[in-house]
Amino acid sequence: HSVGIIGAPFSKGQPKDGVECAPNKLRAAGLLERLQQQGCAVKDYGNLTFENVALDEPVKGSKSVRTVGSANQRLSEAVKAVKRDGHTAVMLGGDHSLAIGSIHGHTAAVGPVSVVWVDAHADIHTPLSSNTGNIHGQPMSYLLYELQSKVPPLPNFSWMKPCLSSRDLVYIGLRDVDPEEHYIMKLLTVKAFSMTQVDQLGVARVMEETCDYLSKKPIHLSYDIDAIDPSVTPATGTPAVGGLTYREGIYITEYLCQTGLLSAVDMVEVNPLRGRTEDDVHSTVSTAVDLLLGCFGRRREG
Ligand SMILES: N[C@](CCCC[B-](O)(O)O)(CCN1CCCCC1)C(=O)O
Ligand SMILES: [Mn+2]
Ligand SMILES: [Mn+2]
Repeated sequence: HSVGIIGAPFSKGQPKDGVECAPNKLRAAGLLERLQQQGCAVKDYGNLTFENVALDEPVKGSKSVRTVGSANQRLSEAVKAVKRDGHTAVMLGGDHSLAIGSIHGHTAAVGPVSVVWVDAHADIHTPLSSNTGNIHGQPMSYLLYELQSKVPPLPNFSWMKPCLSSRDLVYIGLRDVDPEEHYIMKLLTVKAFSMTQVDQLGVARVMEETCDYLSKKPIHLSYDIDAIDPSVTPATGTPAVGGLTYREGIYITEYLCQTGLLSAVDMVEVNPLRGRTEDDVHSTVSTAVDLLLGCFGRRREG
């Protein structure tokens, strides 16, 4: 595996400080060395710097729109460059609003992709349906062709166009979905394996059905650490009980790795400041590292 790492220390898709510290925390935990030890070629593209747009007043309820738009434009260019260099792109967030730039840039480089979105949340609010105005709860609406009419033109977002079909999206791990999001998902018949299906089918069957459902396009895995149960990964901004076990989380990455289709990975919403103890932070960061190692060939058997 050839891996290109992009640090995206960005927090303005949500209100809690700390998530911008995660890229350096993940590196300090030995992510790159561990990838190299398991045989990956690793290129670190460093951390992006983002423009802090002054007086970034809410637009149609969405907060920090200009700052989020500018950040994602830069991220899109960076991911496109990493893909053009021939690597699997790894984007270390930062909050989940960064998926806008990550998936946009991936598509710009390789054409249409499949998205596997592992998350407690659907992140599919439109700017007008969101109750919080936090754009980390909205990235999917900016990306989907089918929701284009529901997203008004926003400042610093004119650089992008929708680039994903709802038919090429699968959710895994959902358990905290707002009514407006559920309505949109039903309307678009989005394929979703909530925690109920994980319980009913088991994670192995969920992964078989996910890959049977998706075409053979390059896969973009967008992994929100809050998909994992907060008992394992508490240092995150919007924890929700009843999540994936460590083993289920790892199995998802091992399964996608062996498809040979994995083309880009996001690891987002790790927030070291949201851990109550050092152990909380360590457990969250080391789980995120292990999930990424699973994406790139680490096998628990040795
Ligand atoms: N859906 C929420 C949470 C978004 C989480 C973003 B992610 O997945 O990147 O972490 C709001 C959640 N909901 C609001 C009403 C009270 C219960 C929580 C939102 O803010 O839109
Ligand atoms: Mn998310
Ligand atoms: Mn989430």
